[in-house]
Amino acid sequence: MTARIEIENLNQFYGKKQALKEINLTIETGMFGLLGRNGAGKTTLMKVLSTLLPKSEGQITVCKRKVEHAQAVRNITGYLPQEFSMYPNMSVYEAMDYLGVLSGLPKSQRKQRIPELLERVNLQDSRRKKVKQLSGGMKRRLGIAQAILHDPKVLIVDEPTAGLDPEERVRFRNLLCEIAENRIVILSTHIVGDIEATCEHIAVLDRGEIIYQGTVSELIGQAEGRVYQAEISKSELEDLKQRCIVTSMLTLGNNVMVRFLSEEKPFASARPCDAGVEDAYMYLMQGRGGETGCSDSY
Ligand SMILES: Nc1ncnc2c1ncn2[C@@H]1O[C@H](COP(=O)(O)OP(=O)(O)OP(=O)(O)O)[C@@H](O)[C@H]1O
Repeated sequence: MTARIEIENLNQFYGKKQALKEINLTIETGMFGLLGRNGAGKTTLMKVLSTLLPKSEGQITVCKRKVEHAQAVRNITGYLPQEFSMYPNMSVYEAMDYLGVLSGLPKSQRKQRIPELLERVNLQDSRRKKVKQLSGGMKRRLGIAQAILHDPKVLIVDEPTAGLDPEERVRFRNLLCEIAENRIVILSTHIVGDIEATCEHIAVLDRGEIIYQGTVSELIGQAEGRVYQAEISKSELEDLKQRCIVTSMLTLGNNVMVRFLSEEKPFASARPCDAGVEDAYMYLMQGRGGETGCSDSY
């Protein structure tokens, strides 16, 4: 059966500050990416969906359960928060077992499920290690194992790859994709590359509003025909930055290889190139103010 989250007209306030504005979103089985810069409202949305924050206005159902029925939603939802830490002095197995006790899993189920999960997140050989001895990536994987201990239909992960090295990052993303085969996995991130590698469906949040929802390929389609590449001098670069959005650059001696967005070919040596998700994200964000960032290599 397909899992489904439906969000209608969600408005969320912290006192007078409105953190989410008229959010309408449907999320189905598989990986769903929630992209947005810092302060966009991602964590707020994740917390409302996982019932850690009561919603201010609107309707939300998680697999047909209303979020007002917090316990019913928690029974089918796993959450890995941005700042995840757990029992540093316990061993990996003890920590999982303790969490299992807290979530009411009977001993026989814990004995069966915990080794299976540790194997799944590739921590079976570290089950006797203390949690504080694990690397950042191992801790995140343990975080996933605890979040899916009760076999939830929905897994919500907030900024999971921050601070991971490239290898751990890829391993972690692959793990999320496997988990998403038969449930909803919502991946909230400001890292465009995390979304590109894993999610077909995404939403982009900015200042509390959804400014895009659809597939990654449709988003890329919006920037198609507007991406160019050229080798230019450093002084020409300053001029180009005034006129166009530079999405990446690579220094080549005195020159710079730049990739940038332009509605039309700006000069003869500029070569058109295929749009990528980072170009498309920058195209979407242009004119919205604030710092969207730019990668420094291809
Ligand atoms: N407890 C709070 N009280 C008041 N304002 C808050 C609170 N928590 C968040 N905000 C504000 O709500 C907005 C959305 O914050 P949120 O943490 O949801 O964004 P985010 O996209 O998750 O960003 P980040 O990646 O930096 O966590 C921001 O303007 C933030 O300052």
